[in-house]
Amino acid sequence: MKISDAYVIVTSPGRNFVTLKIVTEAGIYGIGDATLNGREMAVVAYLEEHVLPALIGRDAGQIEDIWQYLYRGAYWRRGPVTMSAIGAVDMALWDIKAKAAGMPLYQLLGGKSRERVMTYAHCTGKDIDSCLEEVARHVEQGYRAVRVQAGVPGIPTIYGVAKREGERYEPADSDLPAEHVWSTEKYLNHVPKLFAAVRERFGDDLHVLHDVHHRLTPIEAARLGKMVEPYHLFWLEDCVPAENQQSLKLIREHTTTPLAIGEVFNSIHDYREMIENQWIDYVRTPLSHGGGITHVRRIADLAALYHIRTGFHGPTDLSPVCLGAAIHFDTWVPNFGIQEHMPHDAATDAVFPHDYRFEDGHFLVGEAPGHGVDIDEELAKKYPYKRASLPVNRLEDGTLWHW
Ligand SMILES: O=C(O)[C@H](O)[C@@H](O)[C@H](O)[C@H](O)CO
Ligand SMILES: [Mg+2]
Repeated sequence: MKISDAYVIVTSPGRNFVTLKIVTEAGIYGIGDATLNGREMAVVAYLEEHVLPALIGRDAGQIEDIWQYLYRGAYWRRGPVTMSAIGAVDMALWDIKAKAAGMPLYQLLGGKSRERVMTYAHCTGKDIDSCLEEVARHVEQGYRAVRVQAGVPGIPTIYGVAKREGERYEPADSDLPAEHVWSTEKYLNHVPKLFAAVRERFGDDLHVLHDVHHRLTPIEAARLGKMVEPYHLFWLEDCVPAENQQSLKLIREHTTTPLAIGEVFNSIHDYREMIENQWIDYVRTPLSHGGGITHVRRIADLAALYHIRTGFHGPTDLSPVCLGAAIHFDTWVPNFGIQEHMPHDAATDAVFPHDYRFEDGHFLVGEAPGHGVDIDEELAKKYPYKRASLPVNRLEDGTLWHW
C-alpha cells in the first residue's frame, strides 16, 4: 500500500494542535499527533520540509523501515522536534496498518491485557481547602487517582494551579513567556501539609500523585520524598530536571516514595541508566514526543525488565489523537501503571471525533479499526494558529530557574 499524500493540519480550538495525515493509494489514511506545546511550528517545518516529501511512494506497511529511515537516516538524531515528527509519522502508519487489517490498534499490538485503563485527574486549588474541594468533586465523578497541586503562601503563581477558582490549569496562555517566581523554601515547607490534609479527609485508598515540575535539586527532592512517605504517594513526578540521570540515584538512596519521570524525554537513551539501575518507578514519555509506538514500546519493554511501569503524559497539549493511540497502547502494554487524563474541551473533541470513552475513573478503548481518532478538516479550518508560550521561572532574586 503506497503512500500517495501526506500533509500537516494546524488548528487551534482553544489551543494549538498539529496533526499529520498520511493517505495511501488504497484510500486508507492514518492520523498522527505532532503537537509540541509552545514549539508547534518547528515540528510543522521539520515535517513539511524534511520528512513528508521522502514518504511519498513508500510502502505504508513498512513501519519499522520508515522509522529507521527517519531516525538513523537523518544523521541528526533525537531531540523533541525530530522525535515528535517521527512520532506523528509512526502513529499515522500504525493507524493505517490497523485499519487495513480491520482491527483496533490494541489487537495488532498483542490484544487486551486489561479491560480498562486507570486514569488520574488534575485537582488544583489556590489553597489547601479549595484543592480538597476539587478532590472531592473528582472522587464523586469516579476517579480512583488524583494529582493534587495547591497554591503556596508567598508564591504568587505556581505550576499546576489554575488562575481562577473552578478553571482548569493552562500554562501556555500568553504570546511571549510569562514570568513566574519560585521559592524552594516556601514550597518545601508547605507541600507536605497538602498531602496530610488529603489523607486526613479521603483516607488511604485514593491514589495521590504530585508533580514537582523539575524544580528541586537532588538533595531537596530526597528531603521531599522522605517527608511525604507517611502519605504514601502513588508517585512524585519530575522532582528534578534529569539531564543528569545520576540525580535519581541520590534521591532513590534516601526515599521509598515512588518516582515518575520522562514527559520531556524523547529517547530510550534518556532513560537507560535510570531504568537499568531501578532508580525510577514510572516512565512518562508520550507516544507523540517519543518517536511513536515503535520507539515507546521499546522503552516500555526495557522498563518491564526492571519492574518499572508506564504512566504516560496526557495533558490537553497532546491532542485526542495521541490520547486515543495511548489508550490502545495502555490496553495492551503488560507493565501498565496509569494514564494521565486532563479532559479536552468540547471544541477540541468536536474537531477530533473519537471512539474512546471515559467511565468511572477509567478509559475504555474503542473497537473501530485503527486508533479510533479522526480529524474534521473543515471544522479545523475555523480555528487558526495563535502563538502561545509556556512560562519561565525566576528565583526571588531574579535568577532564571527551571519552570
Ligand atoms: O504533568 C503534566 O501534565 C505536565 O507537567 C504538563 O502540565 C506540562 O507542564 C505541559 O505539558 C507543558 O507543555
Ligand atoms: Mg508533569
